[in-house]
Amino acid sequence: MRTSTPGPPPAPAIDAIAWVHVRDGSLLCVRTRGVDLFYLPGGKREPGESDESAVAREVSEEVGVALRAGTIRPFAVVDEAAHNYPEGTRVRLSCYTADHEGDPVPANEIEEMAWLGSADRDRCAPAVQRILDALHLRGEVR
Ligand SMILES: Nc1nc2c([nH]c(=O)n2[C@H]2C[C@H](O)[C@@H](COP(=O)(O)OP(=O)(O)OP(=O)(O)O)O2)c(=O)[nH]1
Repeated sequence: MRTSTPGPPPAPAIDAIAWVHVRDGSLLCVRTRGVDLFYLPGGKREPGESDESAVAREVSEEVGVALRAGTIRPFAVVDEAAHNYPEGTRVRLSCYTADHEGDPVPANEIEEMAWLGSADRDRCAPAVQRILDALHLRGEVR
């Protein structure tokens, strides 16, 4: 008997966390070496890691600032097409706001850091475009 297979199972979504940080009407974004679009600072959790620890670790690795424990708050969860992955791959990006200490500067694998507004949306990965649009509608980002 032949069974029909509808094709390969969908790729599991990438589950990641990110920091949403606005200053003077612009959103902090980073571009990793060799990648063409901007992301929010963030990345995947390590096994067993809480979202708060993961976002603090990734932000420290990528832009060298310390997030203040106790100020990390959920902002939005975005489900979007993952950039730089095979067609159809989704990213589930849990985004947080948080107060920080220090001045963000590009570190480690980050080639470029930028403060972006809605006019820059084409330079951003789809998940970042969604956050930019939401912040612009709320009047928080230019
Ligand atoms: N941080 C972040 N990742 C995003 C965004 N949009 C988007 O598609 N992604 C995808 C592409 C990234 O490769 C992935 C996040 O995981 P990552 O690869 O940065 O993870 P990581 O820092 O833990 O690095 P690694 O262990 O894979 O080397 O999610 C975004 O706005 N921010």
